Amino acid sequence: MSNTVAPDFPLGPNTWTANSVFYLLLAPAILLWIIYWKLSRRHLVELGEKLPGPPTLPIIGNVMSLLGSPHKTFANVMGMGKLYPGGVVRLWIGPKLTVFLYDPKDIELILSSHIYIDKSTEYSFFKPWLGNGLLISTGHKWRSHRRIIAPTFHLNVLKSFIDLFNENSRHVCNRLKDEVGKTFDCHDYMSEATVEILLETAMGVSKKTQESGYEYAMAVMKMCDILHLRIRKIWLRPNSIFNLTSHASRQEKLLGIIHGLTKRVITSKKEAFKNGMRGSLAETNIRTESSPNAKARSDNTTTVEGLSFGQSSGLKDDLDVEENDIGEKKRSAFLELLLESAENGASITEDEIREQVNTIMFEGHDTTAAASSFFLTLMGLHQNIQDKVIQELDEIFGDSDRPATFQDTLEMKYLERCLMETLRMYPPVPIIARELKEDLKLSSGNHIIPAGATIVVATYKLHRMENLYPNPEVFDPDNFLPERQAKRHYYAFVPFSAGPRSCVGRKYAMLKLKILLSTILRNYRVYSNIDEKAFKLQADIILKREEGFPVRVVPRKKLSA
Ligand code: HEM
Repeated sequence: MSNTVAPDFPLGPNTWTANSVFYLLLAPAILLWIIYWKLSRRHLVELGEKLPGPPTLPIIGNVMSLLGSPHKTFANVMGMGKLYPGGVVRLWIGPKLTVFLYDPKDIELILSSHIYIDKSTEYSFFKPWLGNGLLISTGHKWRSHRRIIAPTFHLNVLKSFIDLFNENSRHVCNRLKDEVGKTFDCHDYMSEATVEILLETAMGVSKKTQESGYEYAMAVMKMCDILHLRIRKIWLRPNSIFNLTSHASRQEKLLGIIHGLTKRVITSKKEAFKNGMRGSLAETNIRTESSPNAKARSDNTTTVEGLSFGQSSGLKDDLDVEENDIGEKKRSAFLELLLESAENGASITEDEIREQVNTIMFEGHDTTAAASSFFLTLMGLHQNIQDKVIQELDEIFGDSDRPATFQDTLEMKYLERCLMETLRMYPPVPIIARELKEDLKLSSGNHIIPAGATIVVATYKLHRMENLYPNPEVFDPDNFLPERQAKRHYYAFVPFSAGPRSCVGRKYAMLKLKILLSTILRNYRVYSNIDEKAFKLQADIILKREEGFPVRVVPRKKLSA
């Protein structure tokens, strides 16, 4: 008896012929595809090769510059500005042409344009988290949603948040009592506070919707680590590969925490809506209208020296609509307006509301947590500068522990300069990336950036250009004296971006930061003994210090309850 098992199907000569034909056709098909790919990229490659940049390796281009720790990558990429002082550096990330710009004339071209407003493909990694929210959407959807959302951050709405800003800032000061005499990471406190403030103001729910903002803030930080990893390690970019890694399951878990919070927020606000409740559901006993300064002085002024809430007053965007332009119209806060709009049949669906809530929760907290942590650390390092901030606060408030009013924030001129200088040296969003749909001739020279390239506005590098800021590596709040500002290009300082896609939360951030930071410095003196020159910066989406933000605080006076 034979042991041979008959194959399920015959391996006859016809099968070999079919395989051979397949391989025979595959080879020319691949060759044709390569020729087509090369021809379609000829314009991109020709113009790309004319741009200044480091030597490339075959196929991978300059990918090696992105490898290593997040700190090393950031130092590598930003360090190239020293080798190419002309304000333009080209990197090939594999086949992808990426051009870093840091001349204010070129940055004006990009940021002021209504054409170059599409985000680069890297922003698509945010999609499972932020969907098509304002940060990444484009075209008609972005335009129509921006029109709905920008007015919810109008100054009139922000002024109604002042009591909650004060209440939450006092809450932070009370919690800091436990840290007196210890060295601790102030970023933990700033993250939690900024989440809770957002919940109570823009979202209009009580912070009790969440046990603490900390868990959400930590989940966001870990999500940013994953997104940053996908940007640096290009083999993790395709979803088909990423989904096979353990990072994908970690991402799933983190999104559970992040989306869990936003779902609870929307449910709670909708419930309140059904019961006819409007305005923030958060409780506060603070009523700043009764403060002596509030009524006595006009609060029409919105510009402090040469600055208008975080940008040169020469720059205007859709947040700069003056009250007179729109009459006395009542404005609603962010989530309230979105729910009202959906009820009234405006073009925003439930899913879109969720995407926007996720976007504002992310953009609104991590950025301000980083800004306030850098600010406190810098105050701790520059005691003489902190002295001046404290002196200004004492002149405004005297011995009183009354809450800050809007008018008080306008008088915090030196504190504002320190905040601007913090945002100059450590912009929380250190780069902005756009995808070019058509060729762009730069203003700074004869270079043409081809369509298909990714443009990176290198804010961090721009803010440290010697021709714009003398001694750019030194923390000097006088860089924002009106006379110095007047001499600089408007686009030499763009921590909040600028133009049609500027940050919608710019004024919100500035007002909140002034109240939060002034309340802390009215109550505590901050100390830090880390070496500023040895700061290890990492840009995992939002700029941070690799080792956190260790500080010590000493009470200045009896704390208000
Ligand atoms: C210090 C604090 C902040 C900084 C430095 C900052 C910076 C920026 C920058 C640079 C952009 C442009 C990003 C890009 O084009 O890729 C941006 C966009 C945005 N920011 Fe902020 N931001 C801050 C606070 C906030 C706050 C508090 C909110 C909301 C409450 C917010 C909401 C947004 C949104 C929704 C966008 C997208 C706008 C659009 O594309 O139309 N940001 N921010």
